[in-house]
Amino acid sequence: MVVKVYGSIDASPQRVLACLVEKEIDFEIIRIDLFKGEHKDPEFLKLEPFGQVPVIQDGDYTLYESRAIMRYYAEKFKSQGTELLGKTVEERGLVEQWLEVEALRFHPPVYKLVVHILLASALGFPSDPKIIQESEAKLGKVLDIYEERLSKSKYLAGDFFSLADRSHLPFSQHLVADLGKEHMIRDRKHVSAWWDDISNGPSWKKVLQLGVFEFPK
Ligand SMILES: N[C@@H](CCC(=O)N[C@@H](CS(=O)(=O)O)C(=O)NCC(=O)O)C(=O)O
Repeated sequence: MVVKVYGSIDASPQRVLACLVEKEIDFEIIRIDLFKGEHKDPEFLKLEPFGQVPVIQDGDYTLYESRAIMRYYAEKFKSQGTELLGKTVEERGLVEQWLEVEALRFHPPVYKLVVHILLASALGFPSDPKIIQESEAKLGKVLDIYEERLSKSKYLAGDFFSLADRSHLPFSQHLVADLGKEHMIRDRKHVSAWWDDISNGPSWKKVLQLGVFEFPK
């Protein structure tokens, strides 16, 4: 059964695509153009009532929230493709811890930088330099904690490349490639080495080959 991924090459759908590629699961992308508002169409809202992407459909099973989708496939196909959840309950606990850290501490400031640096003009509101400054400062504090962790551990959950590392790929890609904030990664030796390691894996390269998100000019 080919998994339908509604979204396209936006960041959160890419989080799911990276996991599907790693798990060698066939998928098809059903493009939902955010700039045309297709994610707010009544038909789409029947799939995802909050009006966001991604959503997956796997037969008659529908799921949204990118991190929940990743966990679902990492569990469902535990013995297929790359191990993403660790081998012991203690390792799984650390994977879950860093997945939560990514969602609750890393993602919010990066998302605000994406909105105010990349999307503001396309969405028709003024970019707010104060929000950019505050978000960068908040993200810097988070990355300092990552730097300390990664000085002791090759990856976030331990010596294995897990779902927690993968969850960081799309928005770290924005940080490095689109936001002009690459220095926030490069100024931190262990974070920089970690980024080079996780972003040079075949699965992420394959996701990027699907297309790079084009922000409307
Ligand atoms: N928590 C959700 C967030 C999804 C999300 O923010 N999607 C964005 C696209 S992206 O910025 O993540 O690529 C979206 O649909 N934005 C449109 C909107 O919020 O109206 C998830 O992880 O799936």
